[in-house]
Amino acid sequence: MCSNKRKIVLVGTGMVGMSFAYSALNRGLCDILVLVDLDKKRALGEAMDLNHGLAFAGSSMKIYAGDYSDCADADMVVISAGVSQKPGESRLELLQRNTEVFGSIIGPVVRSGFGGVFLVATNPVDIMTRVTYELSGFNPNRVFGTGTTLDTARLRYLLGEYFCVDPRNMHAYVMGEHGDSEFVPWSQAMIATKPVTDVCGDSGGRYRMEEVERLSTQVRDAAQRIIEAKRATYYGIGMAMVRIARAVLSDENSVLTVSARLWGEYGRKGVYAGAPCIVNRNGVDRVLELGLSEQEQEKFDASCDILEENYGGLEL
Ligand SMILES: NC(=O)C1=CN([C@@H]2O[C@H](COP(=O)(O)OP(=O)(O)OC[C@H]3O[C@@H](n4cnc5c(N)ncnc54)[C@H](O)[C@@H]3O)[C@@H](O)[C@H]2O)C=CC1
Ligand SMILES: CC(=O)C(=O)O
Repeated sequence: MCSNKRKIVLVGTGMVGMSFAYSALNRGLCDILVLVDLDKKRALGEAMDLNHGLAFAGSSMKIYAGDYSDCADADMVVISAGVSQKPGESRLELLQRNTEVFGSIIGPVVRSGFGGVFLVATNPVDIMTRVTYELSGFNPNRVFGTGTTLDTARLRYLLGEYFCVDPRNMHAYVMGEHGDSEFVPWSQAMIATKPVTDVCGDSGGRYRMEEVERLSTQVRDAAQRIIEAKRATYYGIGMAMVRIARAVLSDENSVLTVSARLWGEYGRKGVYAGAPCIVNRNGVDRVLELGLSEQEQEKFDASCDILEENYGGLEL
């Protein structure tokens, strides 16, 4: 870390960024939080508003609206700037517009002398993370995205409801694109250490795999349902971002399904996709290779192919 004060620069103070900031303040995530946005007045107003909550927060935090020079001694730059989906629009449809947005962000961050970890949330997050990696020239371990962390949390919530088990004791992952081609490797889903397939098989018909498998469709469609209902999703991702940032700042070696650059894992090279990773102060320390079934590997490949094709069509 750059100093003993944990410093985060947040770029993009819209709904996602400010949900992250609000959750960060409540969790005492860092010592210094700098807000940067194209709309400087908005960043100023958000900083004022958050500062008025400091008297009620559990720990102190210096919060102010700043600029890219503030990245010089930051531990993390968290990016949630750019456009979001309208009802019926896919995440991939945001790619060109958000690549242009990142063209004005990554250069100034790097030129500040930033030497920390990039965490990207902007959609389509896997490709925007790869764009950040390419534009920054950073070590790929230090550039990663929120990936399928939120989808995994949604899955665990639904599984917890179905089996009446605390979601924190549900061990199951969503992998691949944070988007329509994501999938759940059910062979790797457990309640405590018992496979979900066995729990269903031993339940005398009370729990059924067909019903469990349908939950992955609900996870995949959750964002569209929320966007139709309230125009945007932000609390869940804000909390997921804080969870990931904590794993970095506290050097936790936590397993999180972030978007990481694969380099041979799951037979893929170069693509950024959601997979369980060990996250610590270096960013993504390593990608965990689960024993996927043949069918699951095919789903992972199909998802990575979509990410590759879309990245290949970009002009950086
Ligand atoms: N990774 C995930 O799981 C999720 C990702 N998202 C994504 O997060 C992104 C942000 O969503 P919202 O906060 O709802 O959007 P928003 O429209 O509320 O906020 C976007 C912010 O970015 C700022 N901005 C735009 N261009 C900029 C630039 N060049 N430099 C600095 N700031 C700039 C805007 O001024 C605005 O404040 C979207 O791409 C959305 O799809 C949203 C939910 C979940
Ligand atoms: C918008 C989005 O990516 C999500 O809520 O999953």
